Amino acid sequence: MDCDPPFLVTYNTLLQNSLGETRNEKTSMVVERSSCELPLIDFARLNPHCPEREECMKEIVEAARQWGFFQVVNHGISQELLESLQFELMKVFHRSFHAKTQENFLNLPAKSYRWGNPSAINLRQLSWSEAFHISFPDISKMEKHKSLRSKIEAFATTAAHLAETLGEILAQKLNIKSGYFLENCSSFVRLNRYPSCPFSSKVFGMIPHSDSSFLTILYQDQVGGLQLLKDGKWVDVKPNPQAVIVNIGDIFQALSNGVYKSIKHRVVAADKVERFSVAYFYCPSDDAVIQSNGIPLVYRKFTFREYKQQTEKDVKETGDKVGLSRFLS
Ligand SMILES: O=C(O)CCC(=O)C(=O)O
Ligand SMILES: [Fe+2]
Repeated sequence: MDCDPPFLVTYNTLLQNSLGETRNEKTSMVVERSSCELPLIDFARLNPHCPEREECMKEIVEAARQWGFFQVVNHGISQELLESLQFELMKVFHRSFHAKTQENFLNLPAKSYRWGNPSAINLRQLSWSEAFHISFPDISKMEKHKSLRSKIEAFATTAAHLAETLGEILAQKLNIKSGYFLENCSSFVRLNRYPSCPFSSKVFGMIPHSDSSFLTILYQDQVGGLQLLKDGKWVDVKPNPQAVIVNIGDIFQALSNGVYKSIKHRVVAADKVERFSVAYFYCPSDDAVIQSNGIPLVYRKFTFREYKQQTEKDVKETGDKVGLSRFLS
């Protein structure tokens, strides 16, 4: 399709090399497909009049400690909005690759559109996907694309509210002062498309990673492919059309002195169908100071700017972001 990024051409050498290796059965990726039931949190129980409110808050904290991943229903993002957002995503991603790479496409900064992994030195580092990264303030710049803009805006606004509520509940248990996130946050949305991939047994849709956020709110379509690392095994996160997925990011792991878990996850590529997802990253602002008050202290104090600079450097030099282990105290 002329909307697809030029994966085949750009990664021709990597792909050719690996075809040779497949015959020796060295590099074929064995994808385990066991699935797990993530904790399911019903946000309706957080209503101030609900007798189960305290219990629900406990479940959120336990899910963040033990899983780092959970699903939320009654999250306030309507089914209708999720469906129309998916429709808008299809329309925009199905524009030609050439159009998507143009300066000012959607009136967004040029670096908003990204695909693959320019520094991949082997297939394991290559993500067979494309994405738009849109900062919260940039959403309003898309004024000529009313329909797409209004759907992204509605999703991001409700996801922000959800993230703030979850942030406050999780922070309370750590004695982080109320309002910490409001003072220190800067967020963005990522629209993801995973084109069908003829090398799905060798290439990831998105390579294994943890998110650098406080927390992330994700909506995936019904195709499936998201997996998380649970007790050393990759397990499928089965799509649930009613739910959004919440995962703890690296920065909340650091703030919580390792109590809440930022779990590695990845997307397995599909060979026949395309897949879409939308993520809202609840992130610190660049100057936010990340410091836990836990004893003994697991991570040293750092700013989010330092964290981003270090991970960008590591990705460039090694293909892997390394992450929090660089910030041990
Ligand atoms: O598409 C998905 O299911 C996961 C996306 C993701 O992990 C990310 O955008 O960081
Ligand atoms: Fe992620």
